[in-house]
Amino acid sequence: MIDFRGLTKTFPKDGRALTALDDVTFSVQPGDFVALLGPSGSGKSTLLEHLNGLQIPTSGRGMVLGVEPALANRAELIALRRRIGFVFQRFHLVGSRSVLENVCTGALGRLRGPRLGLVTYPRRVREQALDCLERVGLADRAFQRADTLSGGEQQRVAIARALLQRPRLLLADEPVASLDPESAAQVMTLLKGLARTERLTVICSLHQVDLALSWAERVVGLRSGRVVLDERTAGLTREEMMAFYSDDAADLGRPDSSGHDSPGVPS
Ligand SMILES: Nc1ncnc2c1ncn2[C@@H]1O[C@H](COP(=O)(O)OP(=O)(O)OP(=O)(O)O)[C@@H](O)[C@H]1O
Repeated sequence: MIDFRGLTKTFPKDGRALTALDDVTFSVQPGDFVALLGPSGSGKSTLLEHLNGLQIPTSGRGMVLGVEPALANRAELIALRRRIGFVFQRFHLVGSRSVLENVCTGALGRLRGPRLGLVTYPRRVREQALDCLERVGLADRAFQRADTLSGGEQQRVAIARALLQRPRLLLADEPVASLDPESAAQVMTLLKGLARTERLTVICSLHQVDLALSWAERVVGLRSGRVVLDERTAGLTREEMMAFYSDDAADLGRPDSSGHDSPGVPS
């Protein structure tokens, strides 16, 4: 499903190279539910962006769903992105549009031309969108304005929109960071349930150790762009996870002898 070998990404910064990902090697099997943990700036978003070809590595190789994004042509990249759902911290819904229309936008990748208004979507797409809303428990809100829903509900709408793509891989970039604990638990429960029932592979970046331990099957920990932890959650204690965030853990991984700036400021 995913196989990254020695992936490194640098960004130019003040005339030097800032290493956002440093020799990252990891693979993910179909159906895995992986939590990506790490301090602010440790490279979580950059790693997720490499998974759908939004970023291309500076060196190393990465295969995603049988495609190497760095070598893919435009058509192959578009086809790859259609098979990958992406959920963001800030939902990215159009607040003035109905919940159902927001979900319908998940089909734009396979429709020709722009759409504005629910009736401009084919009936089949509207029915599929309603079905996706049912799967996230919000079918009764279909015709409400999206901005009248709570944050947790809006995130569930965003997940329904991603489901309409019929993805094989769902990437979630801090999907519960702006939610209260109860809504966060609901969203994580939903993601976990979908991973099981839809046989979806989920990679979810998180800041909360407890959420990762409760919902993920595996934790990949990043620090300064390096993978310093990769374990099944069943074999991990909360203390071990917290130690990953503590100052003592700052020395984990290889020392940076590259002369590059290292990001990764504990938040
Ligand atoms: N497009 C870019 N151009 C330049 N630098 C970037 C770019 N994207 C990320 N970076 C830098 O790469 C490093 C890793 O950033 P990234 O957003 O991946 O971290 P993160 O772990 O997701 O952080 P957070 O938890 O705060 O979202 C940071 O130092 C960031 O400033």
